[in-house]
Amino acid sequence: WGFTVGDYLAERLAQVGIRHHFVVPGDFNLILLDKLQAHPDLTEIGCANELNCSMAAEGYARANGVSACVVTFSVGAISAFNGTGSAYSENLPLILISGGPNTNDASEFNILHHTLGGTDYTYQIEMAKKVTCCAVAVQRASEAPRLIDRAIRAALLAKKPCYIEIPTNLAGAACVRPGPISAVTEPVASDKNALEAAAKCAAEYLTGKLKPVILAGPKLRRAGPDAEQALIKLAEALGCAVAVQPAAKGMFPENHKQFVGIFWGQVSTDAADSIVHWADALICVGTVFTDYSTVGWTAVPDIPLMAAEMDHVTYPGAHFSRVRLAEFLNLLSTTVTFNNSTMVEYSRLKPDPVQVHTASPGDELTRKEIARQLQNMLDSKSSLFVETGDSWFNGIQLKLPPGAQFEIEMQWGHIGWSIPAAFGYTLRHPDRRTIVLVGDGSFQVTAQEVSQMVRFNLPITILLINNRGYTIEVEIHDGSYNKIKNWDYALLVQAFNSTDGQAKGIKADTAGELEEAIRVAGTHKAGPTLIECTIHQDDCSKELITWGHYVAAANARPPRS
Ligand SMILES: C/C(NCc1cnc(C)nc1N)=C(/S)[C@H](O)COP(=O)(O)OP(=O)(O)O
Ligand SMILES: [Mg+2]
Repeated sequence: WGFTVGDYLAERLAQVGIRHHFVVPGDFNLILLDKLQAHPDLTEIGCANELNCSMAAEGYARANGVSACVVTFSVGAISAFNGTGSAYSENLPLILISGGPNTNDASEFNILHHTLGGTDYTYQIEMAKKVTCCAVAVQRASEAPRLIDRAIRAALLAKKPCYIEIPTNLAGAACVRPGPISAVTEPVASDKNALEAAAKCAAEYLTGKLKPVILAGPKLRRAGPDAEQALIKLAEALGCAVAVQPAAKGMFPENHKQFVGIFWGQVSTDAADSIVHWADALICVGTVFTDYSTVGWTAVPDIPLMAAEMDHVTYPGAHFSRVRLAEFLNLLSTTVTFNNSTMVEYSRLKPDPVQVHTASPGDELTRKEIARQLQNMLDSKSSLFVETGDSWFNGIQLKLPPGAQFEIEMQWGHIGWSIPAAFGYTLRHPDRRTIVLVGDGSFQVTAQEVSQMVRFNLPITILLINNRGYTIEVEIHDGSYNKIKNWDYALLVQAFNSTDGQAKGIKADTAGELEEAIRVAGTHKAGPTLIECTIHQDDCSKELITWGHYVAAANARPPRS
């Protein structure tokens, strides 16, 4: 039994470090799935549907750096485009693989099931081109190695998803064996001249400045763990204040003495916004200024920025290509002059610690009490997923202890992402204690994936905030559409057990019940624990209300005449 196209793909996936691939079977991909499953280093992870499959792969890529999602043609791939879009906007190399029609069908003008009913089957790859950095469709086995290597390398370099289409009758076709994987994985080093010139330009940018601040954004982590380490080195060489954007929470240690909070305009934490607006030089590292991260464009820094990205650096008057972030930050840390004026200022602005009220056990549960108890759960092994909704605001306000990880999907913002993404992430990090903070509306989008947590015995703790509907939307603009049918969420997850599962579903209506439920979750290792926290539908964070007003105003800007 010879080496095939499917074996080639399996070997490349394993060689780039993938150990689990997420799948939903369909008759266009069954032979391919056999080949992937046959690889000793790959474990097949079935999902309940292709949206969840692609979101689980998105979460896996957060933990592993790269992931694979394998679906069937058209009916599968079109759902998976949503999680692929998430990976694109969140800068994650997700390898989307779709089975495809038999190579004879197009030329024979055959009409096939699952398709739009025409005989042109290129519509899928045309769509895929829009949500990936490289999309290839293998038409002959002989071209499979070149196309597969090209797509995977493009994804790894760009930190964007790629698309590979394998016709159902080619997965098992004979194929040559792959060459060294370094040809696919070797990163592009900085151009020496550009690197030196960029560092020199930084010195000019900082000359004469009295109040430099560093602002870290979500692309910092996507540039690699060495970039996060290099930023700490630069920060300590400069001695300046370091603020982070909300989507970058956790990418700079919050216990570091130079951390000044989350810069998020009127809903910033600590004194981040006063310090960032006081700066006369802003070193932006992997930052992304969007309508949501600038609170409806009301919190855009108003001084000329220096922006260091994954592979280039831009100044008010210059641009340097092919400068890798970690190398640039490390070089800068050896050339900058110490200037801690913004830390001196921060020490005068730093807010006093807030006294958090502890509810009595019999008190009705509130958002504040949930946040207080969640804060006490966090430790160095915690990985906290915060879902789109008031969970964003509750999560951002938490203090991360050293080693705690924080995951948010603030660019794509697809409600329901956190359940499959936390599932995918935890498969890769079974050593971490994964906690999901998710609203009732979001949970209803992807609840099925809790059954995969049951299937793979993952002790994920889900704090479901039941405030009876889409509260974030209520705060932006209310209407009948923000109401949803209530479920018995605690009972639902028990249904996923059938006769052989270990999910626990616990209702918590009071502070004492939450305390007890968290204790149970902490000792329950054989499966997920969902704690359904009932709070009043108007009990939301003031940050959400403030933010909602500004975002609604930004949405309402009149069309240009
Ligand atoms: C409907 C929608 N956003 C619009 C939306 C609609 N569809 C998708 C896929 N993603 C989206 N963000 C959002 S944020 C809901 O308020 C979420 O409700 P829930 O999970 O219950 O959280 P809150 O109650 O805290 O808002
Ligand atoms: Mg809700």
